[in-house]
Amino acid sequence: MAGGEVLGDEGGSHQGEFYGDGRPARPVRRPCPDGRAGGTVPAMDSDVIVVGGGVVGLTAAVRLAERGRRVRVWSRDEAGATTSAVAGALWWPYRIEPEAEVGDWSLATLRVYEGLAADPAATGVRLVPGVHADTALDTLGAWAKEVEGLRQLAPHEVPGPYQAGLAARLPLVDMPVHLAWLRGRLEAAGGSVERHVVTDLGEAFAAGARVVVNCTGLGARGLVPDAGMRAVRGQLVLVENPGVDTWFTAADGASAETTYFFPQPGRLILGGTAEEDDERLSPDPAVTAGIIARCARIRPEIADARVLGHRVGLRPARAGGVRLEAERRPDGGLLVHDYGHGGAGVTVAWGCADRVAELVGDA
Ligand SMILES: Cc1cc2nc3c(=O)[nH]c(=O)nc-3n(C[C@H](O)[C@H](O)[C@H](O)COP(=O)(O)OP(=O)(O)OC[C@H]3O[C@@H](n4cnc5c(N)ncnc54)[C@H](O)[C@@H]3O)c2cc1C
Repeated sequence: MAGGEVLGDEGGSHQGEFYGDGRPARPVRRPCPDGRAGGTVPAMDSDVIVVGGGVVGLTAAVRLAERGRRVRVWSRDEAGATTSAVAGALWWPYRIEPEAEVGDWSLATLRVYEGLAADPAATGVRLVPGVHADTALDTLGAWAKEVEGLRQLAPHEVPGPYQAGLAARLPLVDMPVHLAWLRGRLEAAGGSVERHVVTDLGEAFAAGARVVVNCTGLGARGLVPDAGMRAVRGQLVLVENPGVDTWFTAADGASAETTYFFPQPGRLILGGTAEEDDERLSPDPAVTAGIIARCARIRPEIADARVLGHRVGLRPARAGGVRLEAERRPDGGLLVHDYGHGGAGVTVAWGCADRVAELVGDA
């Protein structure tokens, strides 16, 4: 499929990957391995099926498997073709609700990433210093007090045209590496991941699961169905790193244009956009030029950096915030929903996984 094709919410992956010249790096829509959407899967030896193999689904699966559950993950897409693989990905609660719970989920996740940062090559997690411009400490929730080293900068310390800013040392996650590591950890705990398109969550119960965990991100829009799910498009540019070793963000909540850069091994990720209800998966060249120009205002050397590629992803936003709750089905099965993490699924993944494990309990 051409990278420019627009997919419906049930139609395919919610990200696009492109070479530096804008050609699609791989087909965006993939069939089920058996060639049939929603093909039947043989009876299996597992009592939990997690539908969704992005960061939210894999993390929940790891938690459940390490508590002794026999867990299988069903995913329409390979991990590298999920929205999760597109993320930058900095730990920070951005474009996610509900506020009351997000703080706790984020802090629980922060503690896990701080531990994983001891082995960055394997886990993809590093603690990296940087600046959130245009952000004041007293506008953040109580969670911010628990983030060690987070401090308000004096105006002269903030780069670019910004008057305020925060300095912090936060987890920066190399998502392709981290997703592969999560899968390995799941497999080490006896779990498995399979490519399988689900057209009805009941299929997983019919396949023998007592518990089904729905981590389908934007796919929940058609699958649940949940009309509150909305795509928030994000476009990124990958460039050769001209020597930037700290991250920077300046997110204007009132605009679709944001400015950020994240140094990752082998590349500098430049962003970005937050375009509501825009589901185009191909990179827009005018947007690319705007992203590079905005980032170069902060670090001029970015203007001439060689472009390595482009990424586009659709953040799974939900009216009313993340849905994290269980429902008992008439047949006695337990269906746990864990989707709608907007712009911060990486930031809250472990906290949400802990809650999933609580909801599943001994079911
Ligand atoms: C440009 C961009 C930058 C971002 N930066 C950050 C950041 O810095 N920090 C941060 O915390 N977050 C960031 N995010 C947000 C983050 O990427 C998402 O919140 C997160 O990836 C959501 O994870 P998920 O597992 O719920 O969804 P996804 O990664 O979309 O995974 C959904 C899974 O469900 C599967 N699925 C869907 N439908 C079906 C079906 N019918 N049958 C079977 N399987 C199905 C898919 O195949 C996939 O495996 C960013 C997002 C974008 C787009």
